[in-house]
Parts: sequence; C-alpha cells; structure tokens
Amino acid sequence: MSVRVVARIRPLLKSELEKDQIVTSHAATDDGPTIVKIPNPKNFAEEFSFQFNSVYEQESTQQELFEAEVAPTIKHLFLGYDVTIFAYGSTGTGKTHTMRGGKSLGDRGMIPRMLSNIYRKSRALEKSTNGDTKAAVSMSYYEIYNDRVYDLFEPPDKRTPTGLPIREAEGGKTVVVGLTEVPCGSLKDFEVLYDKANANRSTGATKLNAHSSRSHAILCVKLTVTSPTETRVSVASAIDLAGSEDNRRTGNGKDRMVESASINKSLFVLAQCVEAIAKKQPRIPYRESKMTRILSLGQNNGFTVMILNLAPVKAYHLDTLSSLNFANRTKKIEVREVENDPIFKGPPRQVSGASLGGPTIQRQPLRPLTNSINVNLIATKDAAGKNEKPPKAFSVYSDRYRPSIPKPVTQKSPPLKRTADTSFTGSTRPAKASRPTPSFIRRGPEPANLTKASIESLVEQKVSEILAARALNAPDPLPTKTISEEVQRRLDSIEKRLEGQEGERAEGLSYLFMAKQHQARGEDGSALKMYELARPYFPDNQKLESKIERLKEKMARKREEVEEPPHKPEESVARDARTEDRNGQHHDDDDDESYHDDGDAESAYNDSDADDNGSTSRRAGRWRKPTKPKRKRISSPDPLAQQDGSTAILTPRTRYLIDVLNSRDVARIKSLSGLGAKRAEGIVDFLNGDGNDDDGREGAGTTLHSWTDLTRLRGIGKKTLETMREGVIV
Ligand SMILES: Nc1ncnc2c1ncn2[C@@H]1O[C@H](COP(=O)(O)OP(=O)(O)OP(=O)(O)O)[C@@H](O)[C@H]1O
Repeated sequence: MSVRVVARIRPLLKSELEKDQIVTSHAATDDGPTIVKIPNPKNFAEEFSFQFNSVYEQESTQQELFEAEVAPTIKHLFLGYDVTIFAYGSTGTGKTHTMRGGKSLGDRGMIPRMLSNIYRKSRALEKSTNGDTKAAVSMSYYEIYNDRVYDLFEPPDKRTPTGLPIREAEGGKTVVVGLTEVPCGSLKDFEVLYDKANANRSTGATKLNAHSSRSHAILCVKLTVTSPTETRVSVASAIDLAGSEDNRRTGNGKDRMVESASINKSLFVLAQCVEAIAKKQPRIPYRESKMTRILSLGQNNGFTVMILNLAPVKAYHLDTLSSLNFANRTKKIEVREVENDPIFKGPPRQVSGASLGGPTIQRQPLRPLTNSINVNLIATKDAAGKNEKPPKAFSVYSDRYRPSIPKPVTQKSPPLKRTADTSFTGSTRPAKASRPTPSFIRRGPEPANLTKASIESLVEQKVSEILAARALNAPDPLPTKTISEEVQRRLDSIEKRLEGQEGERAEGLSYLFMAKQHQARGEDGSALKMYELARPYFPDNQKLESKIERLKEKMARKREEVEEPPHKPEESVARDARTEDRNGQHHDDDDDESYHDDGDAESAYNDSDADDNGSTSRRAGRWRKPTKPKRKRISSPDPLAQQDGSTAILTPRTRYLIDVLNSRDVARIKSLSGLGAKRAEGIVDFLNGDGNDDDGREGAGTTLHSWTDLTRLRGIGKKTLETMREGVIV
C-alpha cells in the first residue's frame, strides 16, 4: 500500500485576512475534496492540480481529521502493526497545531486524541476478555535539533550537548541509544508527561511563526498487548517535522540561521530520499541526515499517513508549490504492512538486534508488494457493506458541547527518569515477518530453535543493558562542566564512526562513546561505569584498562580531597585533570585513544590525529592553540572533463557545492567563494522558479545532481564555478 497522503489547508490567521488566497480544494467525486489547485507562479491564468487521498478544507476540525485519518490506524496498532503519522509543510502552516493542537478539547491535536483512543480501546479489550488480555502503554519522546537527538523527557540543562547516538542494530533497525521510555498508565499521566516534555522542545520566534518549532519531534507510543498465550508489541510514531524556511522571509538572525540550515538540510535530504524511492533508484540517501534515518520512509513496515499542511495565502506560493510537489512524490512510496511477531509465552525467543532502550524502527529493503492489503479500504468497504455506522466519535475529546468539564486533577508527575525496566522492555521489540492474515490471538507452538547458549547470551545482554540504564541514572556528585569546542568536535567525530558500526562491537563502542560524553561533562562516576561496561567488548585492551585505572585513581584522590580539603597546593590540583604515565608523559583524562590493538579495529575507533586538530599535541602533553585549518587548493583536472553527465561520480567538493545550492538557503549559498548576496538570491530564484522543466511545475522543485547541472545555472559562468569549487576546503 502507498503512503496515505492527505492535505490540510489551514484557516487564515488574523494577520492574513486581507491577503490573497490562492490554494483551493476541489472534489473529483462525491466523496469529498481530493484535489488541491494552485496557480502557476509564472502565469496566474494557469492552474496546477494535485490529487491526494483526501483534502481537508479550512473549516475542517481536528475531530474530523482524526476520525477519518488517524482513528482507523489504531485498530491496526492493536493487531500488531506499527503506525506512523507525520505532519509535513513549510513553517507556519499548522503542523504543530495538527499534531499537538491547542488546550481546549476541540483544539486537541492528533497525538492526544490518539492516546485517548488507545486507552479507551485498551479498557474495552480488557473488559471483553474478562481481564485475561491486558494492554500497557509506554512512550519515549525525542527531538532532532541541529541534527542531534535529544531526549525530551530530559530538561535541556541535563542534556549531553552531543545528543544521543543513533545506530543501526542487526536487522537494519535504527536505534536511539539511551532513550528514556516511560510507562504511562492513563490519559492523565500522558498529558502531564507530554506537556512537561513539550516545554523541553526547542522553539523560537520567527517573522512567520511566533512559536516556530526549531526541531523535528518524534513521539513513540509503545503498545504491549499481553494475552494468556502471547505478547504483541507495536509502536505508533507521531512526528511533527520542523517546517522548511526561506530565510529571506523568516528574518532569522545568526542562531536561527544555524537551526534553519539544519532544518532545511534534513528536509532536503528527505525530499531526495522520496525522489530516489519514487524513481526506484538503487541508492536512497537515508544516511545523510538523522531525521531521514529515523523516519526511514518507505522502509518501515506498517501504516504511514502523511498530513501535508498548507497555508492558503499567496505569501507562501513557492513554499506551497514545493510542498505539493514533495507530497505528490511521497504518495507514490509503497510501504508493506507487516505485523510484528508476537512473543509467545514460555522460554523467551532470541531477539536479533537487541540493544539499549529506545524504540526501533524496522528497515528492510523495498520488495514487491505481493501480499499487501489495503486494510483501510477493506475496513471502509466492510463498514459500508454491512451498513454499519461510521466509527463512533470517542468520548474524551469531543467537539460537542458538554455541560460540565471535570476539573483537571493536579497530579504529581511520575519521575522522568530512565529505569532499568523501561530500557529492558525497549529492547524486546521483536523482529517483523510477513503474515498473510492478521490474527490477534495466536496459539502457536513455542519456538524450537532456542539453545541453552542463546538463552544465556540473551540474558547476559539484558543484564548489561539494565546496568547501562542504571549507570545513566546514577546521580553524579560532580557539577557538569561545559565541553570545549574541541572536545565536542572529537565526540562528534567518534559518533560519526560509531554510526557505521554494527553488532557487538557497536555495543562496546556505544559504551565508550557514552563514557567519553560523561567524562567530558566531568561526570567521572558515570564515565567509569560506562568504561567498565565496555570492558567485556575489548578484552585485554591495555589502553582501556589504564584509562579505568587512571579514572579510579582520580576519583579516589577527589574523595581524599573532600575529606581533607584546605592544604592542597594549586599546582597539584591542576594535575588532577591530567595524569602521568610511566615515561612521565602527560595524559589528559579526556584523551582519545584507540581501544583496539589490531589494525582493523583501530580504524573503527581511532580518534585519529588526522580528524582532530590538536590531538597530537595533546598526546605529547602540550596544549596548543588550535590553528585555523589551512585552505588547501588542489589543482585537480577540470571537473568538466571528468564529470560531464548526470551519472558521473561527484568529487567531495562538487557534492558539497550541489548540497549547498540545493538547500536554497541564501545565507549558505552566499558563503561560497565568488558569490555575493545578489547572485545567491538569483540562484535560489532560478531553482525555485525557472528550472529546466518547460511546463513550470517541476521548476519549483529543480534539484541539481551533477557538475553539468551546475554549468546550467543561470548567470554562473565556468570561471565562477571554478572559483566556487576551489573555495571549498577539503
Ligand atoms: N487548523 C487550524 N486552525 C486554527 N489555527 C491554526 C490551524 N492551523 C494552524 N493554525 C495556527 O497557525 C499558526 C501556525 O501554526 P503552527 O505553529 O502549528 O505551524 P507549524 O507548521 O508547526 O510551524 P513551524 O514549522 O514554524 O513550527 C498558529 O498560530 C496556529 O494556531
């Protein structure tokens, strides 16, 4: 089944009442509007039409949207399918309003309504099975801000600046390492947690939206349904993407520009992924941004609904056209509805890719949809055939008038802490497999392929996960110190390497990475625990052993200092931060070392000097002011000679140029050598409006792919291109 794409046109805001409306909806049949029309920006007499599964007009309510688009997916969630609902659109078009909504009952968005529906269904299920079947809900909530993942259950001042690492576990799952998963027993619990977490989300004011989301927010609701014979786990992901921004209109300052560049880049990669999937290209660039890796559009199984948010006014003309083109391609993506495997009662089954807590998303290569079923259609047809009433409006968030609304009970929020249990359950998500007919209760035989060794290794793995989660929770007596830019850069570099790793080694590297993060923040206790957890993965590694020893000594010294504080000379305090080896050489406790003795492993986790300016001098015990990287001018052959075709292999510099130009971010483009503001704006105008496509429609979405495409840019000669290319530092 394809991704279900529906458009929602938001009403005019107070400030827009006088403005021209250019987006209209039309009905092709009696089933309500399914077509969006918008004029050609170059010729207003001409109109473009885009057809979607459904279109929601300005007057449509949250309840209408929910009942038609989200509620039908929830019954599939209870059958073991994963569900993804995401809102897409440029800034200020109503994504957050759609997903989160307002405080009044009628304004409640898709997320609170979804939770309300899940709790109601859970109660009904328990009642209908006389309490034999139980449903439990837990959730995790995180944001991707400036391409870093942050746990929204953690207040910003407690965050590790580098964010949480993500990695691919076995079976291609994308895992956020160290994410909090909070059990959530009732709608009230959810509301308290959700509101509190939303206060941690990165938002800011721009000219286009006073409360603009500066991050992509991902809420994962895990539903565990346990019957006497089996346990079934499924996840509903509700994603509020940040909106694409044209910085000429947002009036963004320096900080906002950085956020904006990151938002635009991730959305651009998403658009490239969608284009690649639609064109059935062999390479889909998921890995180029964290958002696309996590969203895994077209690779995750289950049901996916995209809500395209649109503003009706002319001020958004090009943004709207670009969003419509994107949505048009997205609807061609086919996803496979595959229910999650149940976990049978009895001896546990071997779970592949189990890891530290956090939701995982199944990613599999696209396959032909041989046995997929359009369950939405079947459900609608069935209901129509039996002349059944449409799904009942659920009682909690109804738009209907109610005489009295019970006062919200003030309730102490449950602790927002990782617990060992939550991390444990987070990793027990089973692998998925295709099943022709969904059946909720499955009384099947117990899996026979479990060996004693595999059970033992599973138990061992779980124990280390629980220890890791506990270690992360352990209060650290030391104040958090700010991380220098250099350390931050090195952590980023380690994380990048970590991302490519799989399996056991990745597990060990994750611990090392977390250890370094803790150590960089001065949290030696937690760092030590992480190093110790990493130990079994790097047996007999002298460097790791001495790191642990040094850390222990350092902590012991600190304890002694606390006991007898006043007499310590300043110099020796300073030495605490660095220790000496047998040869009298200084080591910074934050020093990056390889924990591998063999050459191969060295490359996997070797925070090499080549990558980190200054690390050589640090190893020698001297601090050198980081020098500005030299601009390397490489006199490579004329790229025109090598790359005259869309299939040519791109050099890093050409790829960089293409990425920057495709971002349509004037500030970034302006920063390229040989370009000023005027030329940068000219390029953006060209890409947005005057592309190669003669009918103009795809013109708004022109994307550069090759050096040849660059040579076709209006007003950019070969010489300027060369200057631009040579200005890129490699
Ligand atoms: N359907 C709607 N009904 C009433 N008001 C709406 C609707 N959709 C959006 N709005 C209003 O439009 C404004 C912008 O909406 P919102 O903040 O949800 O946009 P957004 O797409 O999330 O923007 P950003 O990407 O910048 O975060 C808000 O004031 C919101 O209340």
